[in-house]
Amino acid sequence: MFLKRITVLENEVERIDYPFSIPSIRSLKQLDLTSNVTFFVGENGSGKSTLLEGIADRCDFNTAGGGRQNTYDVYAAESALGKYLRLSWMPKVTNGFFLRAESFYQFATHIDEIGASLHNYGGKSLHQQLHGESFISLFQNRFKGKGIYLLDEPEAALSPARQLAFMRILHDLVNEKECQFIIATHSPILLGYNGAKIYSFDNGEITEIAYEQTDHYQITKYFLNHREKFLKDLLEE
Ligand SMILES: Nc1ncnc2c1ncn2[C@@H]1O[C@H](COP(=O)(O)OP(=O)(O)OP(=O)(O)O)[C@@H](O)[C@H]1O
Repeated sequence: MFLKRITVLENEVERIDYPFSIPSIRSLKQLDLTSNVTFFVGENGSGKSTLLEGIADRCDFNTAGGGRQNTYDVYAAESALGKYLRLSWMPKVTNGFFLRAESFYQFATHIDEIGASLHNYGGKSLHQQLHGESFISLFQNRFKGKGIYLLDEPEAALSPARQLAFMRILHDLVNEKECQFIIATHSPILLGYNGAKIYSFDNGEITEIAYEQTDHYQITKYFLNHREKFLKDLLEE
């Protein structure tokens, strides 16, 4: 782990305008990162991307998505929050990147290339089909190891099978390359990664939440187990 704590600097600016108009951001003083994989969850508009972008800004990553060396044609909006954040590292790393949803179609193509066998996934253990080493070698251009990776809704371009393939990549990078990930997500699959710390941005504050307590888990589980009743209640009232 590299990034251990995010602190919001006290400032003289009135905390009314964006980003402090977002309740979860306004109430944030300090966030401790204690796992190599941290997830940000919460309703649309609860502030996940705003904080992720602020962290990317402080890492000197391109806020349009990318690492330090990346120059993109797309307009990189200045992070409104970045200048109010202090990042505490132990040790400091400069390697890594910020990936926005817009970049994930390209990302999905990579997953397709390396996870082609997933299309035939039919009851066999993923472990047997997917070899972490080949994932890592194919991803070396994007994930260079020993760095911090900030991902905004990676599931946007990934089928459920590819989300599982991505989870395997994540697992190998965390365990073999000492990578740290902070991921904003709505995916009940990705959130299920063992050992991750999940922070909820709901109810106007950023608090730790158990996987099973997230709406993503509860709604998905209820829907899958009671689809007919769920739809009847939802659509026929
Ligand atoms: N540059 C900006 N100026 C003003 N308001 C903004 C700006 N960027 C985002 N917002 C607003 O801040 C709020 C939080 O946005 P943010 O994108 O951080 O939410 P989120 O939790 O990532 O949502 P989602 O799950 O939909 O991606 C939203 O109401 C959004 O419209």
